[in-house]
Parts: sequence; C-alpha cells; structure tokens
Amino acid sequence: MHVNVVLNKTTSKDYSVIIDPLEKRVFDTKVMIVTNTTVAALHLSSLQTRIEAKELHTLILPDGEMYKNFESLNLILNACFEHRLDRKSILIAFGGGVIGDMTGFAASIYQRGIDFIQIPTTLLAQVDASVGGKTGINNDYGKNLIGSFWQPRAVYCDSAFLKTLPKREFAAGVAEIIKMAVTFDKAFFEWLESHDLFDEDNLKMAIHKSISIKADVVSQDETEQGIRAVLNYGHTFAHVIENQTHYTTYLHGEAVAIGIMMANALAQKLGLLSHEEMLRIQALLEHYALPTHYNIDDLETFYDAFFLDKKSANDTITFILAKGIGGHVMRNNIPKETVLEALKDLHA
Ligand SMILES: NC(=O)c1ccc[n+]([C@@H]2O[C@H](COP(=O)([O-])OP(=O)(O)OC[C@H]3O[C@@H](n4cnc5c(N)ncnc54)[C@H](O)[C@@H]3O)[C@@H](O)[C@H]2O)c1
Ligand SMILES: O=C(O)C(=O)C[C@@H](O)[C@H](O)[C@H](O)COP(=O)(O)O
Ligand SMILES: [Zn+2]
Repeated sequence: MHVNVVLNKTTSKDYSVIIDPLEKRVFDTKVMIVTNTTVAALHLSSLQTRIEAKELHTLILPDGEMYKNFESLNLILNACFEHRLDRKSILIAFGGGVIGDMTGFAASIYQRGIDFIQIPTTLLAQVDASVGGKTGINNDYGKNLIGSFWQPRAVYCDSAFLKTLPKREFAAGVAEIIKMAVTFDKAFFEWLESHDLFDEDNLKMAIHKSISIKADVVSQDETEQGIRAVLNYGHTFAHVIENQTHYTTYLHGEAVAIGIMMANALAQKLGLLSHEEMLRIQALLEHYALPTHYNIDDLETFYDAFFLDKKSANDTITFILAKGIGGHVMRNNIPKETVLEALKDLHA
C-alpha cells in the first residue's frame, strides 16, 4: 500500500509512504541509522539485516522527550562528521517522533541539507510524525520552537514494529488519529466509535486512513500557511502542558488528548460544537484510557504561554477548533476572557 505526498515546490520532492513489511533496501551511499536505546535493544539488529549500504553506521541516543534538545542534535551532527558523511549520504530515523524530528532536523542542516528516511516505530510516528517534514527540537521556551520543514525521501511504516509498543504509547498514537478524524472526517470518526483499534485489521485501516488525511493536508500546504494548521488542533494547549510538566508527566499524545478537550470546551462556548459532540469525543479518548483533564495552576500564566505558539502572530493567537465532528475552523479574534472562561468551565 502506498500513499503519495505530492509537493508543489521546487525545493521538496514528492515521496511515498510505504505501509507494508519493510523489505531489504540497498544504498550505494553512506548511511547512518539514528535511533535510541529502547528501539535499538528491540529492533536494531532486525533493521540492520535489511539495510545494505556503502558504509552503514549507527548512532544510539538516550530515550525520551527531554532529550529532544540541542545536545542530542549536536551528537547527531558530530557523528555525521566523525563518519565523514557527505552530501550524498543518508540518515535513517529509526524510532518514534522524537528520533524522527531530531534526525530530520539534523539532516536539514548538515552540510546545508542531506537526505533522510523515516522508519517510524511508534503508532504516533507512523500516523503523524514521520509524514510531512516538520522537524525540530525543544528548548526552555517551549516545544518544537527550533526546526525546519525538511521532507523525508521516503517513509516506511511496518506495523510489525508496533508489536512491542507499550499500551500507553499505543494510546498516545490513537490521540493523533482521533485528532485527524474530528477535524477532517466525520465518517472516519464514526467508524472509530464502532471499531476497536486493538484489533490488528482495524488498526491497519486506521493507520492508512490517518496517513492519507495527513498526506493530503501536507500536499496542499507544506509549510503551514493555511490548512496545515488544522493538524495543530489541541496542540496550542498540549504544548504548554508538556512544557509546564517538563516533558516528564504526559506523553505528547496524552497532552494532545487533554488539549483536544480544552479546544472543545472553547468550541462549545462559541457554539461550534454541541455538548453531545464534545461527550462523544471525550468517550472515544477515554476508551483508550487517554487523560482528559489537567489541573491548570495559574490561568494567566497558562494563557500567556500561548503567545510562544508558532500560530501566534502580531500579538494574536490562532485557535484551531472543531466545527461539529468532521469540520474545523481557525479563529484569531477570540477574547481572552472567553478562553479563560472555557478553561474554567472545563474544570468545574
Ligand atoms: N513532525 C511531526 O509532524 C510530529 C507529529 C506528531 C508528533 N511529533 C513529535 O513526536 C514526538 C512524540 O512521538 P512519539 O509518541 O513517537 O514519542 P517517542 O519518540 O518518545 O517514542 C515513545 C516511546 O516509545 C519507545 N518506542 C519507540 N518505538 C518502540 C517500539 N516499537 N516498541 C517499544 N517501544 C518503542 C521510544 O523509545 C519512547 O520511549 C514529540 O516530540 C512530538 O512533538 C512530531
Ligand atoms: O504536521 C503537522 O503540521 C502537525 O501539526 C502535527 C502535530 O501532531 C505535531 O505535534 C507537530 O509537531 C505540532 O506542530 P508544531 O508546528 O507546533 O511543532
Ligand atoms: Zn502532535
């Protein structure tokens, strides 16, 4: 099965997302696999037997969102220099979204840009992070605030890797699937309500559907000038939660689940989403044991942090909201009081 990402730009080439068992790949260039300790222990040897290259190198980084930073980026770049990778060399991001985002970013700046391939091993990375070329790292100010748009040459999604994924990580991926269904596809949302993703065939269907939605959005708007921002539904809130809790309490997908609830509270206040629709979305999130509540310490501080969001410009914040189930709207003129009241309502 293939899904194509078609880009109307001279700087980015089209590529395919291959959703099938990974076959042997042969490269006539130097290749460096970038992975982390967890993925290496579980799957590295099986990947290495399927990659043939002029020279094959491997870099194993520490595991965790808290390592998605300059230090790790520097480790990747230094390894590129140590192995004398050249402009024809290829990096392979082998892991979840953290490895994918950092490796993609390193590829985009090493010698002004080299190719990279995504081999995502988490559900979240298969359905979302590996597709679309958003790369980057976090810093003290917030999440993904430093990065680039740099598309992979190809994405290989092999569901066999998901067999070792812990339940919590699986659910985090489901949160991004639900995000796409709520904002883009009512029929898909209804299908999710009646099909359990713990079933292997259902999961394969949902992976294919989510990648198709994402590829379609990215094909229309590679660098988030418009519709791509809808993929950020829930994220304005989620990124603040992740940063405030130092990337140790919630997985990205879990924070997105809470962020979806916050965005929905706002959408309900604005008459865009009914109470019944809000409850249906909550029920689907809770079916996968995703968190739907976060105790905001200080509403003012929480609100102020929205201004670091990349969707904020000229002192206004753009909120991505569901318009019914299967629809979306972008709003940048919502009074602060309305936002704060919606967040208070959710707590009540
Ligand atoms: N670029 C994008 O478009 C985009 C989209 C969504 C999320 N993201 C980013 O992706 C990151 C979240 O990605 P994630 O949820 O994959 O987190 P992650 O990369 O931290 O992986 C989650 C955990 O699962 C482990 N793991 C990976 N594969 C495994 C496997 N097959 N079996 C067992 N364990 C495995 C990892 O070692 C890690 O501990 C965040 O940094 C987020 O900002 C980026
Ligand atoms: O691909 C996109 O576009 C997304 O927004 C996907 C999100 O799931 C992802 O978490 C993204 O990294 C968040 O956007 P960011 O621009 O704030 O990093
Ligand atoms: Zn996300």
